[in-house]
Amino acid sequence: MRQHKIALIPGDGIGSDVIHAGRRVLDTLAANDGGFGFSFETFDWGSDRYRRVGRMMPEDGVDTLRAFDAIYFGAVGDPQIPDHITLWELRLAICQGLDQYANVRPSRLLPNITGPLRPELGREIDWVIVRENSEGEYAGAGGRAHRGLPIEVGLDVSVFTRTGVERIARFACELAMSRPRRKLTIVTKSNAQRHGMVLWDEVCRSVIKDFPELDVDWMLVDAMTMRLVLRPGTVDTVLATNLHADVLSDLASALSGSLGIGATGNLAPDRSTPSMFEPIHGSGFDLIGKGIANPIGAFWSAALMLEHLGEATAANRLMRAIERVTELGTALTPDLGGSATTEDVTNAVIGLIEGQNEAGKRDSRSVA
Ligand SMILES: NC(=O)c1ccc[n+]([C@@H]2O[C@H](COP(=O)([O-])OP(=O)(O)OC[C@H]3O[C@@H](n4cnc5c(N)ncnc54)[C@H](O)[C@@H]3O)[C@@H](O)[C@H]2O)c1
Ligand SMILES: O=C(O)C[C@@H](O)C(=O)O
Ligand SMILES: [K+]
Ligand SMILES: [Mn+2]
Repeated sequence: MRQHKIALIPGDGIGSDVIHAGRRVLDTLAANDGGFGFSFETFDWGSDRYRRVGRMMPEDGVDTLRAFDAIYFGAVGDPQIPDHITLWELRLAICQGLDQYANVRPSRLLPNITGPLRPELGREIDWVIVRENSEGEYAGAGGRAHRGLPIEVGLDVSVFTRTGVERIARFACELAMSRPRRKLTIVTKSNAQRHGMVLWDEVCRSVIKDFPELDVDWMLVDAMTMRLVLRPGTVDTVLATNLHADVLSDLASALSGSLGIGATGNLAPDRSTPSMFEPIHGSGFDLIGKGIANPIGAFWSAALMLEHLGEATAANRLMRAIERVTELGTALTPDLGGSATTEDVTNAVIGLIEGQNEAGKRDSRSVA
């Protein structure tokens, strides 16, 4: 039997709710399949640990994770601790420490979900946003000086390297080529940012030459928000910087119905280190303790993880169960207009997986 060693990092707030739900779903998939199993190890890393011992994770945390096949992550963020501490000491420490440079964020309108767009436009959403996940605006270069004085200064320097841009551009081109439309939109802001973003353009332009079959177009990031809203059907795969893609992917998720649906893989494409899978949302301050967080983003992320682990059949069974739940509409959380709890949705997905027939088991479309 194939064994997958998974590090579970539920983290803070609703991250913890949805990862516990996701684990139940993963256990169900493994039990029903019979061909593979999981060994989970749960880490209590996050804001409660920070309050106890002053660190979000142990000093050797990143090295501990190297022994796993994948990481299933909830969220970070706590109302009492500055957001930059929680983010940099956990999520970014892991993504950057394990060089998970390719962040992949798919969006589709799930069956029967009415997003904010007119129905004929909403139905056209079928995107994958590729987010550069190691440098750019998140390089961490910068500093503060002259604190408290009138001459105080704060700097965050965006860092674009030839190697960093080249590898994410190549990744995005290959991903776009694997999708039926073979279409890539490269997002930039080189009109205003005349150094790093111009290098970004130049390197992307040279990489796309290796993909003559790819249909490539370019957008400035501000106009890209307009295009996602007004002409969603003209977009397929999107390549954008760390910050631009962060913003665009929340928009994409909201346009597909809710921030609770968005899924992501933080991928280390050469597989020398484990990749990490998480819903795109944060710790949901307003939902903490209510038990009504939408777990679909975490489930979809689990499907991306299964696909990455080579369990494409199980990944598809999970996606079909998610789609059936939204189609039936009887177990939707409040963000999708329903009154179900996280647990209700989880039970519904588990029930559908248990009831799936052989045809459902054999389906092998990509889950992105
Ligand atoms: N990758 C991560 O761990 C991650 C991602 C985003 C934000 N954060 C952190 O989370 C904290 C809160 O940030 P925020 O409020 O900007 O973003 P958020 O994603 O936590 O919440 C934004 C809004 O979306 C709603 N929402 C999010 N997930 C939902 C779900 N599963 N079901 C239903 N509704 C959902 C929330 O209720 C809230 O109204 C901050 O500390 C931030 O730094 C972490
Ligand atoms: O920008 C980040 O990395 C935090 C969060 O907004 C995310 O999308 O993971
Ligand atoms: K998250
Ligand atoms: Mn984000």
